[in-house]
Amino acid sequence: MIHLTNVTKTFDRFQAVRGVNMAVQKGRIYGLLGSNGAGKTTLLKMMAGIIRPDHGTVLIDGEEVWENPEIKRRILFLPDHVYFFPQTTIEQMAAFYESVYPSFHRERFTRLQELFLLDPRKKIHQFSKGMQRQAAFWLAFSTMPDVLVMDEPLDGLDAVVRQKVKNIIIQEVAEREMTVVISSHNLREMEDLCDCIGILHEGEMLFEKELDAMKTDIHKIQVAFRNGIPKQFTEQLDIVYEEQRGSVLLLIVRGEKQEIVSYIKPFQPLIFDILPLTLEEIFIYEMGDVGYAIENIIV
Ligand SMILES: Nc1ncnc2c1ncn2[C@@H]1O[C@H](COP(=O)(O)OP(=O)(O)OP(=O)(O)O)[C@@H](O)[C@H]1O
Repeated sequence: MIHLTNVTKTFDRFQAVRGVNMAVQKGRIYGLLGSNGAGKTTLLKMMAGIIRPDHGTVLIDGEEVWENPEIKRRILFLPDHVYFFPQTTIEQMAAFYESVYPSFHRERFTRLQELFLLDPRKKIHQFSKGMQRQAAFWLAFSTMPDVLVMDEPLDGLDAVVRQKVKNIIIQEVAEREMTVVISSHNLREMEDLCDCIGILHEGEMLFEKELDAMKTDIHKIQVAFRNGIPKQFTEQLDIVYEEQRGSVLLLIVRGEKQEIVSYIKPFQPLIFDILPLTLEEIFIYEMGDVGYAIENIIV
């Protein structure tokens, strides 16, 4: 669905995005993580056709996004600072969206009022910041885009609204295969929402992986043996991290769970636990290899 190939963007000789390749399949939710200044906004704006890459291609369904009105009608970009025309109401903004996006769904707009509980006839600038963000979501979800690109959209929303918004995103993806790209500083926030995570660092894509595969491929193991650790025990294991705590050996091991269990059982351990890792733990171990400070993306 979305394909970025070798995308680069330079501002005044500063390379904000460098040779990024990225693919998002239809009906998936892609979480773009990275610290301040990593290049997330720049990348998302190129994806939405708002700024033009210096090099590389940004394609949606095989077509260049830049200056392509047909494609742009199918994409909705929710910026980190939401913008509305001065002195307008939500109702007036809805009429504008309706005139621009053929997919705008009037009935859905009316139905969503029950969720957002905002007065559509009130001037938007009179709402609080969080309420204005809610208004932007209300309009975005009423537009029913094929591709929803969002720049740190959950910042400034209270916990109840965050959950409502997440639920609508998940529902839209499940029901009509909307494709979502969402940027965030916060790994924990993305954990229950995204299918795939990419980490952007200093303009480059440092790491990209499917969450399910990530969770099933790595395990925390605690083992202890009656007469110490057998000599060849760790030889056949793909060990990411190893620590001895008294007589207990703690291992972080890559591999298929059943295969690991079948390998360890014949050594007849006295204690043997195999546990899943939290996403945060997986990142700490995986990113340790490339020297990325995970604290940057856990707020
Ligand atoms: N219009 C511009 N002119 C000059 N430099 C820019 C421009 N837009 C972005 N940059 C620079 O490009 C880099 C990446 O910025 P970008 O806004 O894409 O990062 P980000 O990952 O979204 O950061 P944050 O999480 O802080 O919002 C930064 O160093 C920024 O100063």
